[in-house]
Amino acid sequence: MLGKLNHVAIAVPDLAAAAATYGDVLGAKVSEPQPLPDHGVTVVFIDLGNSKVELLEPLGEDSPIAAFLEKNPAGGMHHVCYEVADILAARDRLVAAGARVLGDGQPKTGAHGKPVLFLHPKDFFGTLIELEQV
Ligand SMILES: CC[C@H](C(=O)O)C(=O)SCCNC(=O)CCNC(=O)[C@H](O)C(C)(C)COP(=O)(O)OP(=O)(O)OC[C@H]1O[C@@H](n2cnc3c(N)ncnc32)[C@H](O)[C@@H]1OP(=O)(O)O
Ligand SMILES: [Co+2]
Repeated sequence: MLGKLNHVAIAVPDLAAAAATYGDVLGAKVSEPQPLPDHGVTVVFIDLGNSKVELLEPLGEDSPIAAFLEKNPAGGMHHVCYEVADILAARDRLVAAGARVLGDGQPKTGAHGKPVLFLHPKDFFGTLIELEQV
């Protein structure tokens, strides 16, 4: 069911500072900031060629990463995103296996304009998983 690693996400308290560090210190290719109000985050993508890093900063009230940053004020690894060919088939298989799909279980449109779902970190060894249909 699982395809490639699409991205690893890092929650940060200051997106501009984190993007500058990746660009200037690490010499990475850094995107413009992309506000995603439906997801409560602003994102910057770091293009690594074979995969991506997604830097996340809270946006608006009730951001899903606010509590995470309260516990990890300097920032930290937030989720991994795996590609799947059929997100509804993947969801149904995971639910049948007892995994918790977050939200209402319906895919939302993610940063790449593709359907995404999130899986509860407690069901996957303390790691929040995002699935993206490609
Ligand atoms: C889709 C747009 C973009 C893209 O790539 O296209 C993005 O990636 S947006 C990314 C941001 N969106 C989300 O994270 C959506 C899914 N997340 C959630 O629904 C919540 O954040 C959730 C359910 C993971 C946690 O929310 P909750 O309110 O339950 O927070 P708690 O602090 O109470 O956490 C409960 C429990 O889980 C542990 N936890 C929380 N977040 C993480 C994490 N990222 N990785 C590992 N573990 C996590 C937290 O520490 C608590 O554990 P406990 O032992 O009870 O302390
Ligand atoms: Co993501």
